[in-house]
Amino acid sequence: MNPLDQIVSQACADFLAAADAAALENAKALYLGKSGQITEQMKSLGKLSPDERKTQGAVINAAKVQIETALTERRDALANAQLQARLNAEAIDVTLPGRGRSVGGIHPVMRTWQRVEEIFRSIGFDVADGPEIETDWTNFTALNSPENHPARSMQDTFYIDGKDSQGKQLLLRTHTSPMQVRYARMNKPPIKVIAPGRTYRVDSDATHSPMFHQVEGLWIAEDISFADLKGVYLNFVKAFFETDDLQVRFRPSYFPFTEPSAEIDIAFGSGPLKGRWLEVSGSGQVHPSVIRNMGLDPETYIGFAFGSGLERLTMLRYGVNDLRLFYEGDLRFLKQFN
Ligand SMILES: Cc1ccc(OCc2nc(C(=O)N[C@H]3CCS(=O)(=O)C3)cs2)cc1
Repeated sequence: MNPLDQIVSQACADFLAAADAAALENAKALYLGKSGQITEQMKSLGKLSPDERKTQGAVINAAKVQIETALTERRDALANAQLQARLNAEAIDVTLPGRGRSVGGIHPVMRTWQRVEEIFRSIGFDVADGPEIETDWTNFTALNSPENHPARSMQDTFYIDGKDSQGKQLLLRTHTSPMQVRYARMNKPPIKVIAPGRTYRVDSDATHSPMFHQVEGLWIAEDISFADLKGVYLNFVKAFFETDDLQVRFRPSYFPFTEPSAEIDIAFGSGPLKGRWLEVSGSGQVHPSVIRNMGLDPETYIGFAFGSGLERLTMLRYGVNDLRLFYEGDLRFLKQFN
């Protein structure tokens, strides 16, 4: 075999042996690169006579074309092999059954929140909103809580390292009352409003979570009494628990922001909780100091307020016995409410 045929044969063998594009480029350089064997053959033409140079040049060129053809074929073969490998790896079996995407649901506490709003809107109450980061004035002082009240301690309240533009201490609201104070200061009487929302207290066990939800109600006009409170709250719990077979009672209590104050208990006439008095809310006639802090004259305006925990109402409605289940994100629990 002559030297050129030997080079072509060796080049074809090297290209076939190249396992990938990089190896093929290295093999190409051995023949067609600056110091490749074909390039060297071309350089040797300079020593020949014009006639020999013409003849030998054609022979070398023919060998070069053969090598370039073999190189292109190998390049295409490697590219096709790479594409086929990718297609196999990414192949989708369209005959497989579809994977249904589960739909979201409304969280049980949010269901209660929405239901409470719907019931109170239906009897003419407005719904307030407001900031979760509050000042100690709107959260405590405006509500007649004395400076030394235990609820103000850092054992009970999440304080924020900072003050508002008027130098008041910032904190995470411990109840939704501040929304009511803000609402009353921005709206003329009669004030007939509920304030649902997140609240924060330093507490955590089976019936307490650091972040929980409350709904407070407030009705202030020139002649609103405790009897109105009983009528409104009885109407609410019958609608919320979807039964008329329940009773409500007031039990004397104390809150700084109401006087007189009372806990509100309910008792079902049937079902698993039959006959047990269950505390569901605090309430009372709004304290005159609070009415004054809302910018109203307590000699003219009077009314009631109440406050209920939304988790508490949800636990009673659905028979949930551990509040932490609401916030662990376990779909086995949450899917039951979809
Ligand atoms: C301006 C204003 C005036 C008075 C107000 O009184 C709201 C009230 N709340 C309660 C009460 O007992 N609330 C707790 C019950 C369970 S809970 O979720 O921990 C909150 C009683 S009276 C609110 C706003």
